Amino acid sequence: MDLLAQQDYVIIDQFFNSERLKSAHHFFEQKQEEGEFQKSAIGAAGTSKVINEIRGDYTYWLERERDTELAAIFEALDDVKTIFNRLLYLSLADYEFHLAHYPPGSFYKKHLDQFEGRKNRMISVIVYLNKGWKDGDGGELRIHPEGEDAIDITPLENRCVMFRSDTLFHEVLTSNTSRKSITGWMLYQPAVLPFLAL
Ligand SMILES: O=C(O)CCC(=O)C(=O)O
Ligand SMILES: [Fe+2]
Repeated sequence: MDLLAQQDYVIIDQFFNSERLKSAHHFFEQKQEEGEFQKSAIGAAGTSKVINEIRGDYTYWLERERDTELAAIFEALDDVKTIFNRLLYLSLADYEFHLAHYPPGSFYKKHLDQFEGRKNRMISVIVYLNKGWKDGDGGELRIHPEGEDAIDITPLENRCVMFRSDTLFHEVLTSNTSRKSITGWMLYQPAVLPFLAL
């Protein structure tokens, strides 16, 4: 929390315990097999062609009541929210998370996670699910801390990255392999309906 307050981002390895990690992998694979992922959208209205030039990931929005297999993960996210509220006095009300899959060749251009018309995202939280990630696989998260050189973060399995949604510009470099994560946002105000979330 101190680091996040000082530098706008923090990296935490070995984030989930083994039970949570296992259920995350299992659930991810299951939803992929069921074809439940959808092409991502972006904040501004645009044609799908425009969207493809900005981001190429596929997402599955999580819902606590429906996705009961992830109960332990929702509990961990509750803890994250509580800790933020206690230590950083953030008054977070809720969170919204999705599974994200970047097929080989996809990326997400430089952006902020907070944008006009959608100002309630406070903290971005990503946990990567990439087993055996190696040099050359690409797909780094490149963050651009203000006034500093960019930093490339490798999307290693069970690595969590948290950063301020309103100030930290970031991008996903082209992934040469299939890249998986659980990605979401701690919210200042309750989430809109998942199908409206961008
Ligand atoms: O997967 C990542 O490393 C970042 C994803 C991202 O920036 C987003 O979904 O807004
Ligand atoms: Fe982002």
